[in-house]
Amino acid sequence: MVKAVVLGAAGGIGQPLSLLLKTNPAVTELALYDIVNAPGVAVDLSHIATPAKVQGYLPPNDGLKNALTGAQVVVVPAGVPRKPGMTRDDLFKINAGIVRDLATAIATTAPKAFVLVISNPVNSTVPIVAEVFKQHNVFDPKRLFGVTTLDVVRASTFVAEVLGDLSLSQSITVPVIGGHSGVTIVPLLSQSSRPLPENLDKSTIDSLINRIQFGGDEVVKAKDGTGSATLSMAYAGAEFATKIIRAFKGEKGIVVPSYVNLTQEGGEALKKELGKEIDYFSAPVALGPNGIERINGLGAITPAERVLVDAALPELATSIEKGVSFIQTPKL
Ligand SMILES: NC(=O)C1=CN([C@@H]2O[C@H](COP(=O)(O)OP(=O)(O)OC[C@H]3O[C@@H](n4cnc5c(N)ncnc54)[C@H](O)[C@@H]3O)[C@@H](O)[C@H]2O)C=CC1
Ligand SMILES: O=C([O-])CC(=O)C(=O)O
Repeated sequence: MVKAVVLGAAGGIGQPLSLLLKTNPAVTELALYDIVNAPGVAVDLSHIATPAKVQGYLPPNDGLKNALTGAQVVVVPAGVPRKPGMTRDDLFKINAGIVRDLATAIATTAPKAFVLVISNPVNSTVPIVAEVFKQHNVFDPKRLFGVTTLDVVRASTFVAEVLGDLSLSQSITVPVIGGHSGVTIVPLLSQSSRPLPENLDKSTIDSLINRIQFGGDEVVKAKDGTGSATLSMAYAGAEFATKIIRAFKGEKGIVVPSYVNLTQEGGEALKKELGKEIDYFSAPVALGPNGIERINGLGAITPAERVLVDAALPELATSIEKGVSFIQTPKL
């Protein structure tokens, strides 16, 4: 039995993500919570002939608490998206408070659930969730995940495009590490499951890296003021949630990149490799029934990739500190 909950389920990501979770036969219960429209989305999805029982919840009558009760997996795409000209960090002002309040509800109602954070800025919202859980003495770093899967999905797609054959995209995996914004997104092209041609020129590689790092901006610009990636994010979020659920149900050998707290198995070794005392980083993590079993290291990265990692660390550290101090020293 798996109960999955989507917080922000009526939004641009929330609706298609809920649809994809409803089509996952391993999900037996699906609770959809939003401050608007969730019951309608739930009734609509409930007509789909798959096992999950779907229920929608709004804030009145303890809706959030009821949605979360008994949850194993909680996915959080609640919050505002970017408009052209904004950075993800510009969303902090609004989304930090939304994520704090939802994290408080999870910590008090479903403290053992796997929490998958999509709301931006991910580099700060994940530390916010951790700090809230720490305040409630229920923090388990193995169960908290920043969802960076869209960066991994983009890397597969854009590498396949460079190789001139989109049909390859589903079999190409590229580890993407660091964080989830601009220069903190570090694709390790040298570790692509399908090597790039050795004679590929530097400008093609540089623009490929740049496109993966700024793929979010490409969508924000194309949507022209109406939001950011929703459909590709729903696909990525469902992919990631499915892996968490498969590992929870006992499947072995699942390794996926995710933005995680480093105070756990493999974290110290990774910090040494990074050469920086940093508490969060996106790296491939090995999953098991209790969440993260081990954080993997960087592997054999090239000198050029090392430059990218070094460029990511200062911005990451600032974003982490911003999230942590939002909870530890709230402004009056
Ligand atoms: N991690 C990633 O790779 C990605 C993250 N995002 C982020 O996901 C978030 C959501 O994006 P969209 O779905 O496009 O936005 P949206 O505005 O379409 O949907 C957000 C939903 O959250 C709901 N909401 C707001 N406050 C809430 C609260 N306190 N409790 C429950 N629900 C609440 C809204 O009612 C709305 O239905 C944004 O912060 C965006 O930046 C977007 C794409 C990729
Ligand atoms: O760019 C944004 O604001 C949304 C996002 O995180 C992405 O598409 O990667």
